Amino acid sequence: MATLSSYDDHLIFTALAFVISSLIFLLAFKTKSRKLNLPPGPPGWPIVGNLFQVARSGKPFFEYVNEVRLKYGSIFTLKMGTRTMIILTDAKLVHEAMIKQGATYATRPPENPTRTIFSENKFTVNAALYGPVWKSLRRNMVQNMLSSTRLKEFRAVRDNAMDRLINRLKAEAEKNSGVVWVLKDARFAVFCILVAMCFGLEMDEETVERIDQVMKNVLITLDPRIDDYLPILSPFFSKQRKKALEVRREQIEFLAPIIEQRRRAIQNPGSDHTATTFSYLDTLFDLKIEGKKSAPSDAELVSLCSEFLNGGTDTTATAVEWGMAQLIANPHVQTKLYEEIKRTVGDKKVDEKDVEKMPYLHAVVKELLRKHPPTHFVLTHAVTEPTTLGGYDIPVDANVEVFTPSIAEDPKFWSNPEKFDPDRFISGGEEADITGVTGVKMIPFGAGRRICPGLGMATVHIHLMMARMVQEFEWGAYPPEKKLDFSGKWEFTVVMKESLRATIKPREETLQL
Ligand code: HEM
Repeated sequence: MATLSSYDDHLIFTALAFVISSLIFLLAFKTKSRKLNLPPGPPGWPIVGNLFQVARSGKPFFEYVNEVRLKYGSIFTLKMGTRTMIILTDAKLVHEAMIKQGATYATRPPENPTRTIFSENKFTVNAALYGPVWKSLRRNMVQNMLSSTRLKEFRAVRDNAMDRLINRLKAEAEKNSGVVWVLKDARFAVFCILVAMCFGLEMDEETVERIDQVMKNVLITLDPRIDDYLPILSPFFSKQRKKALEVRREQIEFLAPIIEQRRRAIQNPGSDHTATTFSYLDTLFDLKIEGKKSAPSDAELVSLCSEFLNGGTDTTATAVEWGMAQLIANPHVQTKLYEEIKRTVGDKKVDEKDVEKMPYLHAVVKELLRKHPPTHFVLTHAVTEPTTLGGYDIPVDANVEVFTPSIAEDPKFWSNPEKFDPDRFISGGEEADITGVTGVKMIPFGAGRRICPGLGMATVHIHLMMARMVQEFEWGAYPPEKKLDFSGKWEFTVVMKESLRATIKPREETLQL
């Protein structure tokens, strides 16, 4: 969910809608709410529900929710125009819903028209309804790309991207008196890995950057609009709809030739010297989907590839940004991590086998995912049939949202929850199953049937990036005396409000690359 403050511009339309249809709505609303026992929530206005309150708070949606939670507790309702959002903020209820009643909560709500365009009518893992299409797509992604065996095959791709990351940081620091932008560099490194895994073609940095630009345009177009909540206003947004179709056309026109290049390369082995041995696309060309006669179309392939690239880029880079910020704010943690790296690998550069032998690194990454879950909400869920939770009705047309920070900072589970303290997982004796199966305490990747299938790959990327970055450089604040601000803002994920700039000093000139 993005910030809604930009919707202020559109309040005029909302007012118009209010006048036109309040009578109809009031009748419909009264009949409906008499039947349902929805969780309580802040009283809203006819038609627009709580939209005005959210917009006028001037706060990002995640901050607004955090405030409402203090008054309404572990489960509450926000009426966002025609949508009913039921928000869960408490571990027990989330476990009950996502794990115990997992199959019931495993589907997705109807999408807005823009999202439907980009998901090619819900033909992606994240958007598909719980059913045969989702099962086929998810099974394919997990078994053929994200299993631990498959992941190992892409080790060289990761090594290459890590070397590029270090070189980019060095070059940037040389140009800018030792100062670097963490998010941008981490983002590019992970994007290079995903592009290579997705298309199986070696590409120069310029092409990768162009793909990135296309993806960013898509993400911007997907930002929620007021007519997503009040479809009655959609006639006022025909320009935006046209723009969305244009961006979709550009996305297909740009990616279809790359897809075609890979198709030709595997049909004529040896014909393309840029082709690598295996890619996500190879698993999709002839994919059999239950209930579907033909293999995925080009447009569907574009949607599936875009999902693969988008799912793991901003999320992972965001985690690295927060992680590096915490290492800067807590120099003793950085020193301890550096000592573990040196003890484990000596003078050679860290690789992912070494990473497996570093408990402190694992604790640092787990702690950063607890303190700074990159998304704050899991993707929106919906129930497959009407059910109840915490004594309230959960209807099939409700958007079920899980707010994760309140769980990961719940003093019932964590000692000094606001403190960044990786040692809690070592000497502190605290534990957490991040899949939530044995109990929900921190779920940065969601929980249950729709849990992020990229969990394993994402943690490998975060471990590796942070280990290499700390091994090569000593990290400090910029300007040096600056106290870092740990507040966040929404930008596809929850990133640092003030994007992290850091000073880096090479540790030792003698590292054997
Ligand atoms: C730190 C990195 C990442 C974080 C924090 C993250 C977080 C999440 C979250 C919270 C969800 C929603 C789960 C739910 O609906 O209950 C999700 C779903 C998903 N993620 Fe990730 N993710 C990350 C990396 C990745 C990577 C690397 C990939 C794959 C390339 C990926 C692919 C997906 C897909 C396909 C889904 C939809 C799953 C479904 O609906 O069945 N993610 N992720």
